[in-house]
Amino acid sequence: MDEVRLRALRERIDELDEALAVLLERRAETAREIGAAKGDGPTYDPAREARILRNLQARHPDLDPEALGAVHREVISLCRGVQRHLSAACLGPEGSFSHAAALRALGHGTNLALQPDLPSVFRALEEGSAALGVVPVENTLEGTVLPTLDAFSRAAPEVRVLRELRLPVRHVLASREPALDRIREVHSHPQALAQCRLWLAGHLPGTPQIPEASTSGAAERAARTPGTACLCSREAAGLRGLTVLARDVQDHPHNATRFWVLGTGQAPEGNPRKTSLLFTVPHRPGTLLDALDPLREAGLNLTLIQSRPLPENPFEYFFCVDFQGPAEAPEAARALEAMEARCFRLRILGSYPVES
Ligand SMILES: O=C(O)C(=O)C[C@]1(C(=O)O)C=C[C@@H](O)C=C1
Repeated sequence: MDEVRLRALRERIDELDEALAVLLERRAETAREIGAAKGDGPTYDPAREARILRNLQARHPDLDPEALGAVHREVISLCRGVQRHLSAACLGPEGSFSHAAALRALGHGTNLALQPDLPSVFRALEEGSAALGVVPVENTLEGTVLPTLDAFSRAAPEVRVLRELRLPVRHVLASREPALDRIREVHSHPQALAQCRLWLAGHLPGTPQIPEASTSGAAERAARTPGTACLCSREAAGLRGLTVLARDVQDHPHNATRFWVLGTGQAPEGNPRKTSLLFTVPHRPGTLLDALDPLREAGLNLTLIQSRPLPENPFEYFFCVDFQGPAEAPEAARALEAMEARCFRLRILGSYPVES
């Protein structure tokens, strides 16, 4: 080893780190000035953030785009935190997939308020104890996360979607027990139990599967209960000192969940690429088809359609539809106007940028 050369190179690294920190200070100060110039305007502008990341990744192809994205998301998170102290609510406890999605979307400069269930995330937004919320919407194996749509249908009208992101979901089976033959019960969120159905049938046939409010809550339970295993992320297992008995136990390697970042403020402008609607129609033959027809006529591509029961009107339903493209585009705006006239109630949940 060339000690002299190594020392010189490390001195250069120290200088570069110092220069980076000086630049960070200047960036944070500029972001603070932007915050003052925006006044009451929204602090969080996901479309602007996505543009910054895309441009940097395109201009610096020699740097791994995933790693550059991860570093720069934290840079922006730090600058956002200087503008305004933002807090965001998501399903906890620590190590849930919602927690991972919130960190990926908003970075460590945001104060994350971990909630016991999904309705509490919406309540935190409505009461103003959190400026933002992060909720799961759809999983590639199990489809729509129904409690999110149900909570959204009851939420105050100012709650809207600001952004969507996709997170790969990889489950481990973890326990304080050292081996699979000691497992008497498997605990997890119902979505996680369903995403690992085949693996569980093959490796733990007949073992009772117990639903929990979250995967990380299941990890907490497994840490204090002998004979119990949980399905959760590797991080959630590590945080509780659990032994990973099997990894990648989801029934498909490409298991992923899309999450929404929610807010109550004015939706920031940008280049939205998806619009989400919630609507109810009169309970008569053909009304659903009539309501959707303007979307077909406008040539809009639907990416989700989901019906959910209306508990107050037995056996009647509300519907949730996503289409590609912004609500403000002239053909979409015309279609939405025609659709509204055919619905009892039509609510635009958001028109927002989607992570590619
Ligand atoms: O450009 C803005 O509007 C900013 O507030 C600056 C900034 C950034 O740090 O780059 C911070 C927060 C916003 O979400 C977007 C970008």
